[in-house]
Amino acid sequence: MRLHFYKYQGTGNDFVIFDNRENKIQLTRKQVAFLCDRRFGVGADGLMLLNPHPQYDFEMKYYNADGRESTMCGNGGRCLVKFADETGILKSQYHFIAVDGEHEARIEANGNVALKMNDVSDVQSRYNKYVLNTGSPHYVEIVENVMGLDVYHAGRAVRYNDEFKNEGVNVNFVQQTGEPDKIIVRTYERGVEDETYSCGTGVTASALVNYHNENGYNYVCVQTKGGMLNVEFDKTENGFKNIWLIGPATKVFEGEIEISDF
Ligand SMILES: N[C@@H](CCC[C@H](N)C(=O)O)C(=O)O
Repeated sequence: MRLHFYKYQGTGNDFVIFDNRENKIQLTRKQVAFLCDRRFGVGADGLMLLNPHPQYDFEMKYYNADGRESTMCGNGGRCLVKFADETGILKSQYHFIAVDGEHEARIEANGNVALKMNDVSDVQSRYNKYVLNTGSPHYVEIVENVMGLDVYHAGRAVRYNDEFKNEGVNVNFVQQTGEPDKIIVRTYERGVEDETYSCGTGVTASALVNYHNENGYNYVCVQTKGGMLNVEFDKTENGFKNIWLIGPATKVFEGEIEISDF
């Protein structure tokens, strides 16, 4: 089978995208893994199908690079909105459905995509370590020198420990910069099983645990290996609401690829 694909990236978190509005594309786990393979396929951290939906602008179906369908991808969602816009689904405000429920999104005047994330109420905190779900499960640890850290091995040690090994978890290491609204984040991603250049739900989780206004509006600039993201949210008594993940999302290239029936 020969398919037309699109490749997008959001702060270096990269994705293969298929326009599946005609609902004809169904991929096996091996086919997704092949397409995401950086040597034999297109190469990406994940793959998305833009599916039709009767009540929403589209449905987002997300797979990790290992070929498994997974939970929400924040950078993927932003890239899919940019793709929808560039494919002709033109809206001033997007409403789409993903595995974690409905999302609102908009494209800003500078081309950045703002994606509304689900409210978060349950944050488990253990001194400088936190566990929370921002659409995908995240572990967040505050460290002193994030750029000096071996994220692959440190992330793997957490992801495969007894607490997380079955379901898996994404592991974020966060350095506070001294300015309350700026942090640096590096992430080991479940399903990619490596460090990625950026993880949207991980950046969101990291920003939430670094809130600086006890009640009300917070704005956090997050430096990732692949660029800057912003997270805006309101801190409430029990958690966080009005959470927006904002940053660039860009088409890299498009092409055709032959996919075997495996
Ligand atoms: N890169 C993503 C997260 C993708 C899902 C994750 N790997 C998982 O399986 O939990 C993001 O930008 O949020």
